Amino acid sequence: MERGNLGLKNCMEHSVPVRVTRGHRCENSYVGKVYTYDGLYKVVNYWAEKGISGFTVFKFRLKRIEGQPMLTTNQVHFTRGCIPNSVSEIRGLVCEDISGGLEDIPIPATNLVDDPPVAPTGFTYSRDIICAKGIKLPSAPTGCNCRGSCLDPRVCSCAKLNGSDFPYVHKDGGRLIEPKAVVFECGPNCGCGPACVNRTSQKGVRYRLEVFRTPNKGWGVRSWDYIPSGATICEYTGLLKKTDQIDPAADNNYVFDIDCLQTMKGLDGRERRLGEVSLPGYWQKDVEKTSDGGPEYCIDAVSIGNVARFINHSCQPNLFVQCVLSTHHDIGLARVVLMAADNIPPLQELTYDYGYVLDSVMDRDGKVKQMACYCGATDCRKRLF
Ligand SMILES: C[S@@+](CC[C@H](N)C(=O)[O-])C[C@H]1O[C@@H](n2cnc3c(N)ncnc32)[C@H](O)[C@@H]1O
Repeated sequence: MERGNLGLKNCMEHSVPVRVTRGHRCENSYVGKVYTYDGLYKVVNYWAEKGISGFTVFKFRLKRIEGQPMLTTNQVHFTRGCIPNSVSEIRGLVCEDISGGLEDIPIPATNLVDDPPVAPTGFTYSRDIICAKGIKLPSAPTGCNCRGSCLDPRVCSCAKLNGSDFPYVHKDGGRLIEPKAVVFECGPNCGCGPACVNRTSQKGVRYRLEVFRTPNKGWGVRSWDYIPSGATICEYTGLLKKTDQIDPAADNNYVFDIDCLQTMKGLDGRERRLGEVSLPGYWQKDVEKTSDGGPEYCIDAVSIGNVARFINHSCQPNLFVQCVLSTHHDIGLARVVLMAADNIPPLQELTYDYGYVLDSVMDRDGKVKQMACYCGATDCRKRLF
């Protein structure tokens, strides 16, 4: 015996458990497979057999060690059996497309929870941010001089803003290499076209998303497609407002504070989303002078928004929030984009960490408000706020 076979035999003889990873064929993955970690197994037995080509092969029997979380392999098999091929196959369909044709890919809504099943209502779908009365976005900065697609980071001025390289790789239509304090994308004054990789977050929804009714969190969002880590899911759109325009007594569950500066500095009890980041000089001043007054602007998706308004919180999320600048360079008004923190198998609920500081939400009388968290994560904080 040698290599893997010898390793397994040694594991059996010394009672060392082995980690099992399984591969599943998957057309949407660029390697043609999705791999899932199955947990720790004990090698219980081995024997030698004649293989199909006439060589001796060693076979091993492995037994899964008890008390581990549910098999992700089961989940993959389950999802493969459940993904519908057409609208008519969707169980519990209550709306064929919540975007009303505004997204390139329809976003159906399903409800297998309520009786009679209801559809999500009470909002108008918008792919883009809409400025509330009195709010004007700053004008667009000078763009890069590239043509077609930005390719050479030594030449592209937008790549230079990102630390001398493009933040995305071309794979799978653009994947963010790593979370950044802020991503500078190409904008209206750039010479490149809409297919440029440095416009990845501007391309709209690219996965088959579904809004589905959850048993205890209202609506949630999942994808029928495998989503690779670093992929853009969607922007958080809605009405761009000043935070002081939000009525604290209105119980609005759809407000996203644009807190890019605060998270960079770790203000307001916000954890820094990222480690030390180097910022262009003119911003360093902005970050330094930002005190703990809280974010100045927010996105209110209660009456106008996109699919992002249905994405729930989790204490162990599979998405992260990325601040993006494309049409202007004012960090206080940055675009908020949700991206995959991990490779996400089909039908796993998409979630991000809402990032509330516990006991930070008050009602009109200054009393602390609390909300229970039902994310189900093993290390759940038990409260959203
Ligand atoms: C932006 S909305 C998300 C979509 C919402 N579930 C719906 O039905 O429209 C935020 C609200 O969803 C609910 N929610 C989100 N994540 C939750 C969680 N982990 N546990 C309990 N409720 C959650 C809370 O009511 C929260 O205020």
